[in-house]
Amino acid sequence: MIIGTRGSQLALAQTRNVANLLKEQGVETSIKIIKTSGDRFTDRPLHAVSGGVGAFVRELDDVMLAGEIDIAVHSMKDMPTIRPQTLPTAAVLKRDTPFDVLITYDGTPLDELPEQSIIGTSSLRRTAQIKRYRPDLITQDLRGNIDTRLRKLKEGQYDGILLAKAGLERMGWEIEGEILSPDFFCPSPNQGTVAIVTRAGTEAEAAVSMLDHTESRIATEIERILISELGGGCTTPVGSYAEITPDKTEIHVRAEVLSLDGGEAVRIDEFIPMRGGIEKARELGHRLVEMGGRRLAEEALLQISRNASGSENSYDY
Ligand SMILES: NCc1[nH]cc(CCC(=O)O)c1CC(=O)O
Repeated sequence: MIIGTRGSQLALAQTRNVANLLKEQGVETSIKIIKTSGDRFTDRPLHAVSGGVGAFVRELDDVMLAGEIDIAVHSMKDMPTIRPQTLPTAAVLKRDTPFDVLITYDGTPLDELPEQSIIGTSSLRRTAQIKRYRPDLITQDLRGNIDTRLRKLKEGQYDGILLAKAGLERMGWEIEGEILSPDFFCPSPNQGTVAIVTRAGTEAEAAVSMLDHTESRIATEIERILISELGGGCTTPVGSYAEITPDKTEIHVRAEVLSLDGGEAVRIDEFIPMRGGIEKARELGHRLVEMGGRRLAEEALLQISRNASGSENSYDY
């Protein structure tokens, strides 16, 4: 079976891990690197690339539908909500660390950074959250793969950068960083989770489904439901995080919508029962709308579309 992947170091690390997990199940695979348009246009912010991050996923879908690959490995947070029915997510892997991490040039923690320190991130959500938490800091766009971003920090272009902790973990890099609390930095929906796509009804689907982790599948689904009513194409600053309690009877849900400048935010933070959790998450999603979440999302979308065109349907840049 052939596993298709983007060529970034992170995508390759994730894919090699899946190849190993499948090998443990007695399934031999080979890896094929697919170059996507998102990888080609690395000079512009991702929300200005047609289709946003979702474009990476769609291009791998096309290659899979054409029969060139059997399995595709994705960072689940980059997957658009609406998926082709013939390409099921056969497995959601056990989640890695879902939180963001701040890596500073000289190890200074967030609360001690001097005013006007420059923080690099290309994520609208992280930008809004950092502006909300420390309005005195300056955010600057930072694109590129994780290795590129770390190089730019080392070169002194930024005082600190924000990344998903999971990315560092998967690369096996032991880099000192400050894990940011989901109380202030609610992660992107599905951050830290790898999902595997196959064609429906194939041998690959059966093999991959052995890797599915039920709790991670539930948590990631809840996260998507919480923000599904917001509209705004979901290109807006939105966080959503569901954590199943150790006794597995409840789910701690947090979700947040911010204005682009972080000046306004609405959030929910509740425990819901595991049983009937999907319905309860839908109710909370409605509540987020009523609290002003949809207005914030639509305003953000308008502001973004004034600056860029064509982005849609992906959560985090
Ligand atoms: N938006 C790009 C992206 N997609 C997934 C990850 C990290 C790994 C993950 O969250 O699964 C990253 C990098 C980042 O946000 O720092």
